[in-house]
Amino acid sequence: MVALRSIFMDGGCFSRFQDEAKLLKARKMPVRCSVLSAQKPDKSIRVGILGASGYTGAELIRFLANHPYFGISLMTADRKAGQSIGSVFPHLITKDLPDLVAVKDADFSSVEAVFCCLPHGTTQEIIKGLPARLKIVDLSADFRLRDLNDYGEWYGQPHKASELQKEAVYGLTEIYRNKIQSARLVANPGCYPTTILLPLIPLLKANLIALQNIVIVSNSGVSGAGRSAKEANLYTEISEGIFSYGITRHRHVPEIEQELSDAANSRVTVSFTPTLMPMSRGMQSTINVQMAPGVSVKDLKQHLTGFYEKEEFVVVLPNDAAPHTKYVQGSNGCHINVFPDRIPGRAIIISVIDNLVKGASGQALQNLNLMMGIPENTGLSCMPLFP
Ligand SMILES: NC(=O)C1=CN([C@@H]2O[C@H](COP(=O)(O)OP(=O)(O)OC[C@H]3O[C@@H](n4cnc5c(N)ncnc54)[C@H](OP(=O)(O)O)[C@@H]3O)[C@@H](O)[C@H]2O)C=CC1
Ligand SMILES: CC(=O)N[C@@H](CCC(=O)OP(=O)(O)O)C(=O)O
Repeated sequence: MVALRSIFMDGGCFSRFQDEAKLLKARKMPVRCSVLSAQKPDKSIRVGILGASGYTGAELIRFLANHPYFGISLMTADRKAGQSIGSVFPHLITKDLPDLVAVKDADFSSVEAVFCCLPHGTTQEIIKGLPARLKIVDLSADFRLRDLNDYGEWYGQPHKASELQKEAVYGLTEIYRNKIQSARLVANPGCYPTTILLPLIPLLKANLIALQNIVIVSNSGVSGAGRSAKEANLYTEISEGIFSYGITRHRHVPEIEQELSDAANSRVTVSFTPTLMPMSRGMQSTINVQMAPGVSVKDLKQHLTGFYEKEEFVVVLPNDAAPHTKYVQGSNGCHINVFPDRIPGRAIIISVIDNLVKGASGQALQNLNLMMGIPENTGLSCMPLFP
């Protein structure tokens, strides 16, 4: 099976390697991998996944399986430490991967970078103990808020790694690409914030919408709560019904307001209501905004279309279709569209992502690609899963 897989990879990936080599040269980026001159993926950049037995960890394993340069040398778990990945995730049983170890037993000597897929609160202490040479993409919320008082207030505990926080770069790739390239520690955005910030940041930067009266209702698939959230995941309690939670106070509010206020260069506040949907994955945000005087829905759409024109993953739909979670499922895509509200002067923006991909592991890989000096779409150009 291993032999068959490598024959497939040799044939399927070679032309992409050549394209990537050209891209690297065109962008004057360092050519990191000997694979560029060879015919086989060499996976010479060794990476670790902390929290590989969770949903975002599993999603990273899926994407890294087809990544020509990144190979997995280390995977950790907590309750499942000591098990093989195939016993935790039977869909990965054929993968030749290291067994899961506890973080305290992990050997970091062979890895250059880690994805940290651990619960917030736990993550900061663990990252503090990692070798300083490691590049880190943290999927948790621990390094996203610059104001540590905000962290204490919204996460209910004092931050324990304030020095590291200063170093962290917020990893919304399309907006902070330049900073991410030279970062050592990237704070990957939350899934809700990703759907909200991608459309709103360009509009606020261009003064096209008002800073207040932004009303957001978001819908999330159940995998957003993680694999550990057993009770919330019970079929009997999730299927055939929907409910909102974190009403008036969800921990993503300070993250959203921090980034929107930066974009507007002034304080922005939002109304945000998340809702749990009876589906495994997918996320949709409906964002109702007040347009600036003299601005039309057409202006908003034109601006967003131009802003994301050259982006592979963020697509402003060219027609009047409502973005659908099914059309980005399993992919790193974000689909956005803009509609007129019946209330004059207001517009409705809808954006969708797969919470586990652009909302977590896909964006994390996009960021690590950049940090390692390779094309940011490497390993991520798969089509959505449909139907
Ligand atoms: N799910 C999503 O859509 C998104 C998640 N995120 C964030 O990414 C992170 C990972 O999420 P997700 O994969 O869904 O979570 P899961 O609950 O599915 O997985 C959590 C992982 O962390 C491990 N773990 C739990 N507690 C500890 C501990 N004390 N020490 C070491 N390891 C521990 C678990 O190991 P074990 O299973 O062995 O107990 C498991 O591998 C979280 O911070 C989450 O908020 C961000 C964006 C979207
Ligand atoms: C459905 C669900 O429970 N979603 C999670 C958010 C998803 C997520 O993982 O956010 P972080 O990256 O900030 O942890 C929640 O509402 O807390």
